[in-house]
Amino acid sequence: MSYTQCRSPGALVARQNKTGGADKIPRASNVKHQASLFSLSTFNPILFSPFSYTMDRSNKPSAIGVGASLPQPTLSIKDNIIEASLPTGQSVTVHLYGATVTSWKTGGQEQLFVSEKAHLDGSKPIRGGIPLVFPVFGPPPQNHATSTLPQHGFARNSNWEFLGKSSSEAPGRDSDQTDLTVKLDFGLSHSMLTDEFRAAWPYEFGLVYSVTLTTDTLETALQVRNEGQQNFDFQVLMHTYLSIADISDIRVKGLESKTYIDKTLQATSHTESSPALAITQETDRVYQQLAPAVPIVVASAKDDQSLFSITREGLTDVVVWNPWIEKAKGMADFGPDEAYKNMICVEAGSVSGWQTLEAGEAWEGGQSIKSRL
Ligand SMILES: O=P(O)(O)OC[C@H]1O[C@@H](O)[C@H](O)[C@@H](O)[C@@H]1O
Repeated sequence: MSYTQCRSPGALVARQNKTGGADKIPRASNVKHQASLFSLSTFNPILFSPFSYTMDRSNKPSAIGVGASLPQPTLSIKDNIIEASLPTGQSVTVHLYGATVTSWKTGGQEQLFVSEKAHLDGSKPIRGGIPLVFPVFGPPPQNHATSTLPQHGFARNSNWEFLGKSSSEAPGRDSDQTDLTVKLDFGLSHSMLTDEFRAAWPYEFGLVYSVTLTTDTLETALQVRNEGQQNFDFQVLMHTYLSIADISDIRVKGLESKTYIDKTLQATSHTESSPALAITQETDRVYQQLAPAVPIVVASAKDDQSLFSITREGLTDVVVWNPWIEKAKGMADFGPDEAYKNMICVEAGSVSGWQTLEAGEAWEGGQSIKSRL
């Protein structure tokens, strides 16, 4: 294991340390922690302890560490954009604005769709990649604690801080090889919000968002902590724009017999009849009560080969969204117009009801996307 502390942990982490490990995870997300998949940085005593500074690799005796001679992941930080690459070539890019993952490359190919007209200057949420939806999904309901927030909340349009990177060596698929992974952690807390957002949602919270790149997966996991005295409700969604060659050539599998709310049909409830959903028109559906470990698969219509396979932890809803022709034209930051053919959003979340966190409680959930390449 190697750890690099890139900046001093801020108030967010200091407060988390105060409440320590005694927090309970609420029932709604009572997931077992799988250290290899969704181990969050706040649960990592090394990364956030004062001792992390003494573990800087440059001070490490060269004789220590079995992986010392292996090529290590690389990290670059420039203009509030963090990019990490594995020695095997895979890379991930995250903008601190929204902690939005804006690129994931495997096999030399981009796996995420980002609109050519996306605003990358922090003036609007980024149209593409993986914007993070929190604490409300869609237009906020009236007479609710979120009602004066913008659509999809504030996480995707706030400036996050980079908490640091950690990397680990795991046994590879071939017994004589070692796979490296790199995990990037980002934090957002109440005090970091704009005055406007702080007034609209006055709760003391701490978010830690972890983006983990492995040789064949991208994993994103969010931990939400209530660091104040008042309960709060939230929804969360990882609004993943997957890049595809042609919308007519894909099918979405794993949804059959599931109930969904169709937002294009006045939010009416339906049951999915198709084992392999073709997208042939504007599609905006919230599939509910999905078993997180059962993958949602985006497969090729030609040969049924899996292009993407998405499993989740603690996230039982999945939104399937494609704006199609007219909606795409109507979005100023979507382009070119025809690009709706090159994307499908498969969004893992918890959006059907609300997660409630009492003082001192924490919740976590995440997704793991496996790409064909
Ligand atoms: O334009 P926004 O705010 O990024 O939202 C895009 C889409 O996000 C999806 O998650 C919603 O289900 C859609 O209703 C919405 O249109």
